[in-house]
Amino acid sequence: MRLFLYYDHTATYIPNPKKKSFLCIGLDVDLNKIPKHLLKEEDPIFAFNRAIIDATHHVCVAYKPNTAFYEAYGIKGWQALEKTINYLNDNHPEIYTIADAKRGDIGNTSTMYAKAFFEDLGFDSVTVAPYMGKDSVEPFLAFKDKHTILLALTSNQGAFDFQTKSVDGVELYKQVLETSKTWRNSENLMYVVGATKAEFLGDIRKIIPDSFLLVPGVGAQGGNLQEVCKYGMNSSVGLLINSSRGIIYASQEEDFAEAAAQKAQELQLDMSEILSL
Ligand SMILES: O=c1ccn([C@@H]2O[C@H](COP(=O)(O)O)[C@@H](O)[C@H]2O)c(=O)[nH]1
Repeated sequence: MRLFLYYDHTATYIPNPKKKSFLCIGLDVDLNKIPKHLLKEEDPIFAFNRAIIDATHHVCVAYKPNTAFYEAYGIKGWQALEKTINYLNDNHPEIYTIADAKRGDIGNTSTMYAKAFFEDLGFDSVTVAPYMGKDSVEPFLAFKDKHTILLALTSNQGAFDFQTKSVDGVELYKQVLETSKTWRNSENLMYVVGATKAEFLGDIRKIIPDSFLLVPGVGAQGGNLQEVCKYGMNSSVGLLINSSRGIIYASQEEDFAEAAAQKAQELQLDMSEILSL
């Protein structure tokens, strides 16, 4: 029998027979896309997120705000991000949170990025780019009970520019997976693999059979849930499947939260079916 998972804040995934979900909802808030009536609110971004969270928390196990959508609105955007993570941690502490920030820099700078997302904001995890190497990632890994989600094979077309190119006969994304396993505190690593790259998951699982994968690209980018699960699922599920636009912009009218809940539930029902196979 497959395990049904949720995150329990002791940095382990444990079975949850109730949710039957491994859905992550992306909170990528664009003021040009949210319902017009929300623009009258004092903080439209937070008002939107709160409504989406209230309507969908029962069918998902994680939320992933992409920080670009908050940074674009300056200090107000950052405040909305802070209110959103506080709302999640206060009201749904069992739900896993991901700051999709794609950081990584020289060591002392990475430490400050890690403090920003793990200590100040209180996220469970942050996405990090691997290409500055070990000393740029280990400062994130040093944080106990937090996860660093390393970009391995991304969902976009540009992934083929570098990530799949061979260096010394081995594709770069495979080198990222192999090498990162040797880093200090590598047990705190998870990896991003795009849903649009499902056919690579068999090879990826040979290198990292047990790691959790964050898989964006289902929905608006056309990735297929069943394909991802066929090649990427392991005995503890091992997948967090993200959809952002496909859920949160299901409607731009007053019924936006109900419409988002409907879309999220459709994905969750597909997941429930896959888990029962
Ligand atoms: O390889 C990657 C890494 C990150 N993303 C991010 O995930 C979401 C996807 O949003 P959709 O609206 O469901 O397409 C977004 O925040 C991306 O920046 C990704 O798509 N691919």
